[in-house]
Amino acid sequence: MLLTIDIGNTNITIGCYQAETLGKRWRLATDHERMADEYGIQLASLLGHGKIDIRDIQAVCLASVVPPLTGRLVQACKQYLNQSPFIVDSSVKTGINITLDDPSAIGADRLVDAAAVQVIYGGPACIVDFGTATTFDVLDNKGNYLGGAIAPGIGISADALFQRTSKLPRVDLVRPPSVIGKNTVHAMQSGLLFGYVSMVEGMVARIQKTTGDDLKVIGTGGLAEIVANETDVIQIVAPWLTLDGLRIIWEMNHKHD
Ligand SMILES: Nc1ncnc2c1ncn2[C@@H]1O[C@H](COP(=O)(O)OP(=O)(O)O)[C@@H](O)[C@H]1O
Ligand SMILES: CC(C)(COP(=O)(O)O)[C@@H](O)C(=O)NCCC(=O)O
Ligand SMILES: [K+]
Repeated sequence: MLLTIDIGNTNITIGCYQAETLGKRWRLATDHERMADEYGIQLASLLGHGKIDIRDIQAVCLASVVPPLTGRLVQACKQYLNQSPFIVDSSVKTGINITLDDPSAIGADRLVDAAAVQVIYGGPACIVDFGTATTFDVLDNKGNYLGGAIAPGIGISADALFQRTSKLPRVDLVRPPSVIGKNTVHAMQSGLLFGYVSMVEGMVARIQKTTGDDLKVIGTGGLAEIVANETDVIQIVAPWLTLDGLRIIWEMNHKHD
């Protein structure tokens, strides 16, 4: 069994793979206060709750965009699961050619998403990952990662609207009855949700125009569903794309060992 761990800025997502099949998966809060022992206990108890014997875990593959937590999770895996995680960065085999100014600066999650899409769907493609930030990643049909865009995420936008104004409340990110809000809450929900959907439609159109390709558009990340429900621009929602990518990259780097 392979354990995959994706450390994002808001959530740590974890999945257990038996061959290519994703079984149990969990989402934890990314907590900068929590120490290696606390993460270790949490991992062990999640596995126990999922009736997974720690001895059945043969490997751990990990990607992180939160450097202060990487070492703690590595320590947790070593001490509580007896596994030294394989850490994905731009130096490992991914099947992707990163054509950036500095390939080592790419967010590991973006690289993992690209590797997953290359294998599962093939390029040319645009991946939109709706996490803390919303990232756009562009792949051509030869496995080249061309680059992309980083926008403030939906949650960040909602927080900023609430925090930087006196009279605006915190609102739930749900679909309002109309794009034309009749009250403050509905008006904010309209601006957040429909404004965001329009941003994504506009960005994909711009990217498509720049590449000249007919791109497959794949949505992932915690908030992908809520955007995809409002637009046809997201053709495929793949909620566990990053975990699939971690499995794929692990196999690429260990199959012939
Ligand atoms: N099951 C879920 N359904 C809907 N939204 C979720 C779910 N889990 C997390 N979210 C939201 O998705 C966002 C985090 O998405 P995620 O892709 O995990 O981000 P990151 O990779 O930056 O940590 C948060 O705003 C969180 O509230
Ligand atoms: C853009 C990101 C903040 C997205 O992180 P997330 O929303 O998944 O937590 C992360 O991929 C990152 O820190 N990237 C490094 C810079 C880059 O990718 O160019
Ligand atoms: K992510």
